[in-house]
Amino acid sequence: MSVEFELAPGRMVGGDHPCFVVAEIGQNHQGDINIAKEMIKKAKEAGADAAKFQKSELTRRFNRAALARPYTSPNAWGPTYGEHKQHLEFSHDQYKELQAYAKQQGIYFFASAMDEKAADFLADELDVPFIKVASADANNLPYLKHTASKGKPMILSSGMQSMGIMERAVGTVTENMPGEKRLVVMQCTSTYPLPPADVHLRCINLFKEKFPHAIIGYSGHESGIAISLAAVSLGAKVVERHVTLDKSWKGSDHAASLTFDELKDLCDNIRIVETALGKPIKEPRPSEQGLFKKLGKSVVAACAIPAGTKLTIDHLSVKAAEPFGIPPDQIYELVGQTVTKAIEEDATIPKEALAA
Ligand SMILES: CC(=O)N[C@H](C=O)[C@@H](O)[C@H](O)[C@H](O)COP(=O)(O)O
Ligand SMILES: C=C(OP(=O)(O)O)C(=O)O
Repeated sequence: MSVEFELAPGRMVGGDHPCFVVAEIGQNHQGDINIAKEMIKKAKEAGADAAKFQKSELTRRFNRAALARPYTSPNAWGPTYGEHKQHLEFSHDQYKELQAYAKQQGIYFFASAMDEKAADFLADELDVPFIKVASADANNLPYLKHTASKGKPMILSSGMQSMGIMERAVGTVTENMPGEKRLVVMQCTSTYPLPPADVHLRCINLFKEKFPHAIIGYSGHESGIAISLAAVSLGAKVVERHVTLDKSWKGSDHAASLTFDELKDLCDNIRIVETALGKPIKEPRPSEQGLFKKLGKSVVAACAIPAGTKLTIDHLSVKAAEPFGIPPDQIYELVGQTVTKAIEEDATIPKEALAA
């Protein structure tokens, strides 16, 4: 029995439940709350289940020297990394406003907690339905302990980490999460944009084996939707992709993000893939009947067969025939039977003309 649990109120994930699609707005809002709101609205319209942000308490997440580091990238929103990150960071009140807006739009709202203080804010003040651990915190054992102890479901990403670290991370979360262990482990490679050769979707199977009590998902940074669809066909039950209003905008993540049209394409195609995965039962399907009647093969007379003939294999041939007759998988059972009436060359062998 595959794992399933309620990730957000009223939304089960895992098992046979639909894949949970996360629109990662991240910091693609350019620090503008109106852009963020527009993105939440578009995520809902595209069919995503949740809109996601990244919450940091910058002096808890970075040390002073990291904040003071000059950031000379064309994607910089300030001369130092701290000023750059500050520009992209929404205040607690803005988070509350965004959460209320998402609720009004009818889409789940959450964020990755980039440090313990951010986890406190998200869990204790915003009461988000679950917490995302970004890849950079998958080896942060004190943070994992702290965050797991909140008792909320967790989504744990795995970019930049080894299997050994992921085993420790999952162990730490499981030990410290009170009650039901509601954990999603995401295959992820933290390269933007992510070349196909670095995706390693087979880690989804590896994670399924190693973490049988977790749900497995995929957090992608590639271009296009093909790889994410393949992840779903391998069993990813949560898929997260960055989204953007414009891939050419300033910012480290825009180029590796999906437009909202692409997100809609992804959501629509995930539903198609899920339906197509079906069940591991091989049998003729009712929808195949028409074609089977038209092109399926039957046993016919290879030559004119007089009444009273005891059939040999040489009397028999296989063709798509009118009327439809005995299926060719039964041809050898006809050998040795006697025909009770004459059959014309090329005619379907009628069942009622046979005597054992
Ligand atoms: C690993 C990780 O946290 N990755 C995040 C999620 O995918 C990214 O969105 C980074 O925040 C972003 O790429 C950083 O860009 P800059 O350094 O220009 O603010
Ligand atoms: C960095 C993040 O995600 P991932 O590690 O899954 O790319 C995040 O959620 O902030």
